[in-house]
Amino acid sequence: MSEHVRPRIAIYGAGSVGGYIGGRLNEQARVTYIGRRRVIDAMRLNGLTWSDLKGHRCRIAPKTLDLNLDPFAAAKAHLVLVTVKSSATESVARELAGVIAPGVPVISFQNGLHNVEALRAALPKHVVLAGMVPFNVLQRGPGAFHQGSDGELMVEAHPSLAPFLPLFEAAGLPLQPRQDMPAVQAAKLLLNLNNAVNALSDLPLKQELSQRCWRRCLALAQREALSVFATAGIRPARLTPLPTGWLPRLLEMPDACFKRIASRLLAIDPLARSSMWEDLEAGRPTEVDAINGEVVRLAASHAMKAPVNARLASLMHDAEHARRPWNGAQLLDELRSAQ
Ligand SMILES: NC(=O)C1=CN([C@@H]2O[C@H](COP(=O)(O)OP(=O)(O)OC[C@H]3O[C@@H](n4cnc5c(N)ncnc54)[C@H](OP(=O)(O)O)[C@@H]3O)[C@@H](O)[C@H]2O)C=CC1
Ligand SMILES: CC(C)(CO)C(=O)C(=O)O
Repeated sequence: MSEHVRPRIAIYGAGSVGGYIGGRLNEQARVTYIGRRRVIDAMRLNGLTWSDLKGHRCRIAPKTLDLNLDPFAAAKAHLVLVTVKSSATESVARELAGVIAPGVPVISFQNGLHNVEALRAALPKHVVLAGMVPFNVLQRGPGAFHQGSDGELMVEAHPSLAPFLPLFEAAGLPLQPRQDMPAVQAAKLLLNLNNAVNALSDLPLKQELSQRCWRRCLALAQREALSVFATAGIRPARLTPLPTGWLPRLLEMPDACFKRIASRLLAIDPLARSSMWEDLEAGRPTEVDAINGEVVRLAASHAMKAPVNARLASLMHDAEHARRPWNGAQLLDELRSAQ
């Protein structure tokens, strides 16, 4: 890759995260989007608009976007970002295997603990790196992607990323190299246990997290996961101002205390919702098996049980077929009775 040519970055799975990151990188790189017809057609018609909590907003005209349905569009990429939901990772890995040039680094910007493993198995000649997206992105309209909370992208440190880190920085989306990605991913999984609670609440994240009943549901799921992690020897990284192990206690506090102490956690766009809510809303299967289901599997592999996370997973599967309204007190009773 010559120094003077903008590198080509392929976004594999143009959706909320891929659309947003791609849009932000537009000035620094030649971005290729590979996605489903409904998303690609929407961008062909409307272009891509990204916006964030700080009030930045940018629209990229359709004619300047490299929009594709075909995996072969990734062939010329110098860097590939995988931004599909976990259930699509294996098929994406197979699609990429026949396409991308040897040595091209691949970053998985996905939630869950095993996407990198699946990509590495199909791409043994590539550097596949774990990434982490700490902030929320919601698709607000066709081709419009909004960052609704704060945080810095993280990635497994690797020399092959050297040419790309300044581009992310210049795009206002710094990519923080980390030596402890398994711990970062475990900490992110704890936060993602809220995805199902948020989806079942059918409320924006800020509203849901402002109400103690919902936070207590999340605290139950996190306590259970923390005890499974402890048995499994997994020590989650600290991603929040407070130590990770204190999160359940913080969540259980009365609303007024929580709002005072955790104001940063509530610095969320009033319309932001979890990615699992977005899936339910669109009638797509959710990622719950890779999130709460992961806690259940890890527990089973250590002869433990994780009934709260198992219950959340099964409620989400029910909701994929038919949504029912929950209030916080009902869900809390339901989860407590599962224990
Ligand atoms: N949204 C958020 O706020 C955040 C999401 N994440 C994580 O990031 C990852 C991506 O999430 P998100 O952006 O919300 O997901 P989206 O569903 O919005 O985007 C993924 C897109 O990829 C498409 N896709 C799936 N398989 C293929 C394929 N083989 N070829 C081309 N396109 C494909 C999907 O289509 P289809 O639906 O038809 O399969 C979908 O349109 C997830 O792991 C999520 O947990 C992390 C942090 C925040
Ligand atoms: C950022 C967060 C925790 C909440 O939006 C998320 O990862 C998701 O929605 O999947």
